[in-house]
Amino acid sequence: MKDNSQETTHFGYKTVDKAQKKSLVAGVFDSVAAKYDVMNDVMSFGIHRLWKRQTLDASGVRKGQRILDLAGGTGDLTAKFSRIVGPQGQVVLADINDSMLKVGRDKLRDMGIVGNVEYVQANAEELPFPDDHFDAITIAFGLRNVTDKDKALRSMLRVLKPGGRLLVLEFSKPEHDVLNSLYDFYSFNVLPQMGGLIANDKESYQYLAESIRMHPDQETLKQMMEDAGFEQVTYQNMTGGIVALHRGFKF
Ligand SMILES: C[S@@+](CC[C@H](N)C(=O)[O-])C[C@H]1O[C@@H](n2cnc3c(N)ncnc32)[C@H](O)[C@@H]1O
Repeated sequence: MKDNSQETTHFGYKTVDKAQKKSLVAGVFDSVAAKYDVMNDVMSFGIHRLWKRQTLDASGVRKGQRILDLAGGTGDLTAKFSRIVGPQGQVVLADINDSMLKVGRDKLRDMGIVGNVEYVQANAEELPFPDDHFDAITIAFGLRNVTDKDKALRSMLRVLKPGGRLLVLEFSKPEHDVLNSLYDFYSFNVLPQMGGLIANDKESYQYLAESIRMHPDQETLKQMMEDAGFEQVTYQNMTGGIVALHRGFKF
């Protein structure tokens, strides 16, 4: 029998051709872009702001540095980094999706964030930046959607300066069974309904729940980062492991 596993991947719980996933993910984010920020606040009860704050604290970013906010979407982290790096620094908000980038660009301009932010449409798997270019890279709730995660991690390593760090903020595996069951109920029963009511898009939020379950757990992602060449990889669980922040260095 022919082994098709090299050509297929997951889109939520569905098995699809690798070539198809990119456009399926694009469809999700084209559809949710306009309501993305409000959905984030509602779905997470505002807690995503704390997760992002912790990411910022772990980034060690300083004035004058060059930062890549990869899969940066509507730019929450970019906005914060822009203020920290100041006029001598630079933040690149890169995302594969034009609709998300547009919402991010408009939001940040309305906030008066201009001058040190650049917007780049790019696939995490093939970053269009020179080697050894960024002091830090963040990818928040983005890696899950990437087709070839190993390739993306290697691409991030390449564009990171020696001494630089990568922070991966992503949904992960809750540490306790009770939390896991509650979270399952919420994800598969409440979340898609909310998506239907607020964003008029139940399916995209069903994908969100499924894609979270299919994403590698804490230890697997740590190993993937090490295999890609990152060193001193550690992670910290947040909200009982619903989310984990992985950090790795390039030396
Ligand atoms: C859930 S949003 C996260 C946005 C933002 N980082 C945040 O935390 O609010 C995921 C983002 O990943 C982007 N994305 C998906 N696949 C990507 C890829 N291969 N390369 C770059 N960005 C990608 C999507 O377009 C979307 O904007």
